[in-house]
Amino acid sequence: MKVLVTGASGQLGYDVCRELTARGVENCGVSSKEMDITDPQAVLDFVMAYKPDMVIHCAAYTKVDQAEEEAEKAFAVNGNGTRNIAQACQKLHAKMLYISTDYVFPGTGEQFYEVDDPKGPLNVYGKSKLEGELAVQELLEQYFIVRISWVFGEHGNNFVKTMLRLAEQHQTIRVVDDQVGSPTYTRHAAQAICDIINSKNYGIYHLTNSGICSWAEFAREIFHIANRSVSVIPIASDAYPTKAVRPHNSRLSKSASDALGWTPLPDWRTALYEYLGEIDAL
Ligand SMILES: NC(=O)C1=CN([C@@H]2O[C@H](COP(=O)(O)OP(=O)(O)OC[C@H]3O[C@@H](n4cnc5c(N)ncnc54)[C@H](O)[C@@H]3O)[C@@H](O)[C@H]2O)C=CC1
Repeated sequence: MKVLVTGASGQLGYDVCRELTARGVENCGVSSKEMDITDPQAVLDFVMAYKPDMVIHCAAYTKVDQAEEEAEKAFAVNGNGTRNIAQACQKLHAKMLYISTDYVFPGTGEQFYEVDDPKGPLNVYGKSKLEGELAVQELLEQYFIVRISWVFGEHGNNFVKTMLRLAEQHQTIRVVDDQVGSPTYTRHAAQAICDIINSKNYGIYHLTNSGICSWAEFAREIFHIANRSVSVIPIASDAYPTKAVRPHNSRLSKSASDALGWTPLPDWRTALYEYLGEIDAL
């Protein structure tokens, strides 16, 4: 199999390329400089020249707060950009795996969201990612949509790195305690994605590390494992206003992948420990 990976210099894309290479799968990781996904002709030219059997689409506009002020850009990349990739896949009869997000859900209640539950994104980023999902579903039959959440990887900024940076200057840190979800370590997600692409069970899946926490619990665990003496003060989202509203409930049900016997990812604490070792923060 020949695989094209978009967003290859981002957190997830980097690890997907690394994992494919480790498994001996021919792959090409492409950055925005080599192929701007908002340019349909550039996408078509690149995809037709490389002729992948599968495109793993990790590229995205990921600045959740900034998206509120740059909606056009967010939709151009996450909506139209994804449509451009799907169109090229359609033309080439290639399969596609699109990475999406827990933010397509409204996050009300305390239930675990099933893959087909009604959507209702609260912010521009979530709306633009949902537009990408709809384009993939409209244009292709052989696709995977894989929703991940609360991502941390070596190549890019994330909550873990932010907490470690804040810990250098503060002894107490206020962290939101009323948003609940599952952290996702890109190395673990990349391993699962490289398994999924060999499956013929096309469709929508949720992929995160196992277990649930709030951001405050996540922060506490970071400081505990990394042995930083910082107190976490839990606060409500209302006390920490952001430009983009975020869902309170990001619990993603894994029943679709469990039903196929796919191995769940390790607990998020195990993933965090591994990651902190990887970035020399232990
Ligand atoms: N970071 C997070 O917490 C979450 C991320 N996701 C999704 O996971 C996927 C991977 O996210 P990360 O690796 O964290 O993102 P990232 O921000 O680290 O990387 C995104 C990549 O997309 C590329 N990109 C942006 N605009 C582009 C364009 N016009 N043309 C080509 N490439 C372009 C960037 O250069 C970058 O390499 C994305 O689809 C994101 O929406 C889902 C849930 C949470």
